[in-house]
Amino acid sequence: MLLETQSLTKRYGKISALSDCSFSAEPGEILGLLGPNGAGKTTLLRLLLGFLKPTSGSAKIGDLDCYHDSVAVHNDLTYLPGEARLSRELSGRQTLEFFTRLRAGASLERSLALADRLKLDLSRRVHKMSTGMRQKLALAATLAADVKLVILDEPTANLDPNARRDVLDLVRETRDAGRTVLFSSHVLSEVEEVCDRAILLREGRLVDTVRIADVKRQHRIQALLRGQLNLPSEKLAKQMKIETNDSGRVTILTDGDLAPLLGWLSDQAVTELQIEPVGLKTVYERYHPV
Ligand SMILES: Nc1ncnc2c1ncn2[C@@H]1O[C@H](COP(=O)(O)OP(=O)(O)OP(=O)(O)O)[C@@H](O)[C@H]1O
Repeated sequence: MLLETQSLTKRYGKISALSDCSFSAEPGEILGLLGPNGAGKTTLLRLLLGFLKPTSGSAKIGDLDCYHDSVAVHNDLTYLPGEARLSRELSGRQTLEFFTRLRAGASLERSLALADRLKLDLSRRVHKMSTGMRQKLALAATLAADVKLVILDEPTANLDPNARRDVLDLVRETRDAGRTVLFSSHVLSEVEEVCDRAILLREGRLVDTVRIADVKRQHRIQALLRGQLNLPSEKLAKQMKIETNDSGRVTILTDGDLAPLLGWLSDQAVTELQIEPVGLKTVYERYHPV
């Protein structure tokens, strides 16, 4: 386990920003952090970074306590804040040089290569860069660090679709290099695309942990029947939930293999059929209805 929290709690007077939050992340895993505004994401990240003292509970990175050993913890992690503050007068290249000097063992070559991947003009001064360019610069500085844990707070906010793609590729490569990535985002589709698991926060509580491969396996099948529905075999019935209504509309939820299910349906008097992946959006909306 690289990262582990146990009953992590942060209260501000009567406000519980985070309550009893326990989760873990493995080396080489991308863990998504999801929740609407005010759910406690920033509080959780700030606790992991040791910027806040927990009211109770603990967070550990390796053997180090995030609050009590915060100086040592910072050698093991790199962090992209939601709004990175960069010195306005420096050029892109000078900014990367500055961040390289801050961190022992950091490599300027690596941050230059990352900036190149993100198609960034490093000769431009920060104050003449667009918001998206500054975001890319901060990402190049953050991802260049050779550390165990990478914390990214909404890394793709402000980026155009092509730049988003580049960033998601870099996040995957970071994971493939054996690092752990904590990835906070409001964009469910990209969490689904890049993360291995996601934790969902609601009003400061961790309400669900989702394995993305499981979510992708789940399908909802809607069918309209002319006659009666013939019951499936016992084996097939075990891997689905069927709901029917009086007008012959059938909704089936399954996380099993689709082939036998479609075989069974093909023997029924089906007049309409629609198959869709359940997706992270459906899981998210269970806790945060629109
Ligand atoms: N310093 C503080 N004092 C009092 N309450 C706070 C403080 N910081 C955060 N909170 C409260 O804690 C709760 C969680 O806030 P937090 O910033 O962690 O949410 P978030 O999930 O990051 O939201 P967003 O998506 O808007 O960034 C909110 O109700 C917020 O008002």
